[in-house]
Amino acid sequence: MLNVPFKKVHGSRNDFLLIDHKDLPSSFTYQQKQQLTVLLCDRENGIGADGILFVSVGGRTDGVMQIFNSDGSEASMCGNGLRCAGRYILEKTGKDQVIVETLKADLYVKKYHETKTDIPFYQVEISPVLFEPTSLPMKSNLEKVVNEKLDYLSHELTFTAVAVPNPHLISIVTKEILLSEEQGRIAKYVNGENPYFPDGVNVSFVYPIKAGEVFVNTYERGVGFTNACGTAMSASSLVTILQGLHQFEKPLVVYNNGGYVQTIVHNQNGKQWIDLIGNGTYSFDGNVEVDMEKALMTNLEKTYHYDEEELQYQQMEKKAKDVILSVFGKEQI
Ligand SMILES: N[C@@H](CCC[C@H](N)C(=O)O)C(=O)O
Repeated sequence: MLNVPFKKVHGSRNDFLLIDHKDLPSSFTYQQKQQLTVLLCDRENGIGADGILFVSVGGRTDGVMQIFNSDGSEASMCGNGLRCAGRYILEKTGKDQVIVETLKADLYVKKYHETKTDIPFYQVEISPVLFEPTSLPMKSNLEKVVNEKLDYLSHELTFTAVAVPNPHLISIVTKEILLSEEQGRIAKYVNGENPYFPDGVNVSFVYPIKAGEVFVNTYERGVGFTNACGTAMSASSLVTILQGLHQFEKPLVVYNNGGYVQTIVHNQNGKQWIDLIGNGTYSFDGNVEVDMEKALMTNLEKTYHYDEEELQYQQMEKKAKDVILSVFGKEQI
């Protein structure tokens, strides 16, 4: 039996189990991490989560974050997860700012002093930003796919493909599209067997609410529709600017089904990157016993230390739901 201590965490209700590498046997393999993720993330028979963040404190930088989607696939980055993993590393090291190693980039995380709420907010770096279709990967004859029609997906919508560095396909849409089944149809096609996106792709639909505010709905590769996706909201902010609906270096509020975040897209010396600012909330501490051979979990224990934090988050979430209700006539898309 493997004893696994974990924390349940979320960023905009994109929820994860955070497991410290030090609590796993040193012989724990990559394949075992995949199996553990599928078993524990199952919302019916497991604990339930969008993925697992395997975190280490220390090493070449201040810490390491490895992200597995709920289907067991590894992703190169996770923006909402990095705020939670970054918080954990900040607290363990006692530093004000840390550098976290992710699969393809070392990224900074720092505590953000949000004046309107006591909820712990974190600012994380989303970078690099890559437009070459090969970086997603995506099959295309174009040098960049920016606001292009892709007839194999839709005769009506235009799309931008960008890796940050995990892959995103983004479309700015009308309210009608955002309330329709079109999103699922397109997202499922590019995440199934298809000739264009061999590794699948995160797909986002962006609705500009008013100057300085957008709503983003994302179907995540390896998961399905989630409440929010941090890298998707960051990439969508950049796309919003590229379509002339916002400006570089200016805060943008991004609403999602689990709350809201703020982004600032930078464009300096030919390089673009995004600051993603939002909650990194701890929900509870847990412990579970796992039989890896039989793929069984037992003796799940949960300890709730963070009730105050959760209550404050619910208030923030309520504000987002009120906005979504006023725009779309329902609290959730
Ligand atoms: N939810 C994450 C992204 C997680 C990885 C993604 N599903 C992928 O496979 O690229 C975020 O907040 O960025």
